[in-house]
Order: sequence, then structure tokens, then C-alpha cells
Amino acid sequence: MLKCMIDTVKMDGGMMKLWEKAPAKINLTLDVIGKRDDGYHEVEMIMTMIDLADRLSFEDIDENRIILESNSGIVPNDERNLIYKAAQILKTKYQIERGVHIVLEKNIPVAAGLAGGSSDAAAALRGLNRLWNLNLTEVELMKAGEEIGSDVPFCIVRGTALATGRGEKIKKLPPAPPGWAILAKLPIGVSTADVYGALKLEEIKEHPKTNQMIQAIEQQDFLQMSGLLANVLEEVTFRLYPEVKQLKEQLQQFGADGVLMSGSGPTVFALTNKESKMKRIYNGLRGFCKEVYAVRLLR
Ligand SMILES: C[C@@](CO)(OP(=O)(O)O)[C@H](O)COP(=O)(O)OP(=O)(O)OC[C@H]1O[C@@H](n2ccc(N)nc2=O)[C@H](O)[C@@H]1O
Ligand SMILES: Nc1ncnc2c1ncn2[C@@H]1O[C@H](COP(=O)(O)OP(=O)(O)O)[C@@H](O)[C@H]1O
Repeated sequence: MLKCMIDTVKMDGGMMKLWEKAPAKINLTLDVIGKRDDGYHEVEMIMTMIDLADRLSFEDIDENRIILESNSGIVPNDERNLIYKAAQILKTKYQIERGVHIVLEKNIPVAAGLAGGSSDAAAALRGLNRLWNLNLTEVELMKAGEEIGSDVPFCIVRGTALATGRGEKIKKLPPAPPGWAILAKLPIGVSTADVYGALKLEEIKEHPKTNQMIQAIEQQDFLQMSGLLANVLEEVTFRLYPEVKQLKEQLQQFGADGVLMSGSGPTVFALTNKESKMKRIYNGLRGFCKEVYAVRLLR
């Protein structure tokens, strides 16, 4: 309980311990504009954070090494973990001769299109910036984040934003209008690289109306925002995993204001700004999908 209220503690001998929250994101829009020579795709997407989060603690240790522990049986605790990568990047770049013990409490489903790993990496950059008194600016943290993954700069900024380039160029937007997202995730993990790899640009039927979505957010128009949800990766993931399409169709029958797959999937979410509807959708969904979350859009 205590750790929920405070985020820094001075331990015996002046050692520090601090905490960071790493929220998940959903894509309100996701458009792919072109394929680049470096293997990435040029995107245009609007993302917003939701109240489903991992929690990380960072503690000084006497040895000069990175120790990572987590309650997740899925993500590795070594240099393959994006948290570990974040710590290594800062240690090398700023010649840090100190060690750290990081504990990850994993609540965000893995490989789900919710940027759990990217948000953990961003939280690690923020947490270590504080623990090691680096005084790095948001822009410097975003730059370090780019080396880890395309979604990491957005996860540094958080809130609601338009992401362009390969996803690393961020323009902040006003917060999304208040409401709930009900998320459903099937027990499959989707590889982002596979989905982008299977995308055929010439087969995109309709591009998201990104400018109209920005206007809906600026005008705090929840219904308009929900009606404009669009993601060009949906068709690709639906082709690879038809059960994700079925789940979306089922979710659409519960009367939400909008339904969409997040990122490369497989998580699908429904939006509503009515508490009674949120409860109805949540309870209805639990009947046929094991992993369901009802969370607020973060403001
Ligand atoms: C699809 C999105 C939408 O928010 O999210 P997720 O579904 O992963 O959450 C992102 O574009 C994912 O960003 P992120 O997960 O950080 O991807 P990265 O680690 O940078 O890249 C993984 C792989 O995806 C492909 N990739 C990624 C980003 C991009 N703009 N074009 C690409 O083609 C590349 O093959 C790359 O090797
Ligand atoms: N801290 C982490 N949390 C989640 N996944 C991680 C982490 N570090 C590395 N990974 C790896 O990154 C991949 C994608 O993870 P994640 O960010 O959860 O999905 P997505 O890109 O779909 O949003 C997984 O294969 C996972 O093993």
C-alpha cells in the first residue's frame, strides 16, 4: 500500500529506492504510409494511454551490474528484456559505474499490441534518470528510447499524441475525452515484425481519417472519436489469426461506441463513456474470453 503513495525512499546508508508506473497504450488510429529502405514502415498514428500498468522499482546495489527480476513467467530477465537494454544504454552513454536492482511487476499482457515492453523501457529510462541524477530532458530520454524501439519515445511522453516517422516523432495532443476501454485478449501473442511484414500497401482499402480524429480529440467529442477508430494492420492480423476478427465482431454486438484492434494486435478494445455500458460489455465479454480488462482512458 505504502508504495502506491510514495515514489522515492531513502534507504540505510543513503541508498535510494524509487518506483515508476508503465502504462499500456492503445491506438486510436494507425495508418501506414510507405515502406522505408531501412526495413521500417512510415506510419501516422494516434495513441493514448490507459489505466492498465506495469510497475517497476529501482534500487541502488553495491555491485556494478544490472539485476532484473519479475513476476512474469514469459518475459526474459536478461539483456533481451527492454528494461535491461534501457539500463545498459544509459550506463554506457553516461559512463555510470553503479549497479541497480530492478523489479518488474508485469500486469500488461505480453505481445498484445499494448506496448508493454516499450512502456517498461520508457519507465526504466525515467526511473534511472532519477536514481542516477542524470538530469536528462524529456527529449534526451526520447532519443535514448529510439534505440530500443519505435514506440518508446511515445511511452516517455505518455498522454495522447500523434506519432509519425517509424513512430518515434511525437506531437503532443490534448488528453482524450474521458471514458472507458474494455479490452479483450485471446491467448495468442502476435509478432509486430510479422504483421508489418505481411502488410501489402497497395491492398489498404481505406486510410484512417487522422486529421478528423485530432479534431474530435481537440473538441473532446467522445462519440466522434469512437466513430473514427481505424487501424490498417487489422486486416493483416485478421488474415493471420481469423479468431481475432471473430472476437472483434462479437465485441461489436455489445453496443459500444467504437471497437478496434490495438497496434499489431491481438488485443481488441471497445470504447464507451457510460459506466453502465462499460459494466455490461465487461460482463458480457467474460463469458467467452478469459482475459478481459475494463480500464479508464488516462488523462
Ligand atoms: C504496431 C505498433 C503500433 O503502435 O505497436 P505494437 O503492436 O508493437 O504495440 C508499433 O508500430 C510497433 O512499434 P515497436 O513494437 O516499438 O516496434 P519496433 O520494436 O521498433 O520494431 C519491431 C519490428 O516491427 C517492424 N516495424 C516497426 C515499426 C514501424 N514503423 N515499421 C515496421 O516495419 C519492423 O520489422 C521492426 O523490426
Ligand atoms: N519488459 C518487457 N515486457 C514485455 N515484453 C518484453 C519486455 N522486454 C522484452 N520483451 C519482448 O518484446 C516482445 C513484445 O512485447 P510487448 O511490448 O509486450 O508487445 P507489443 O509490441 O505487441 O506491444 C515480446 O516478444 C517480449 O518477449
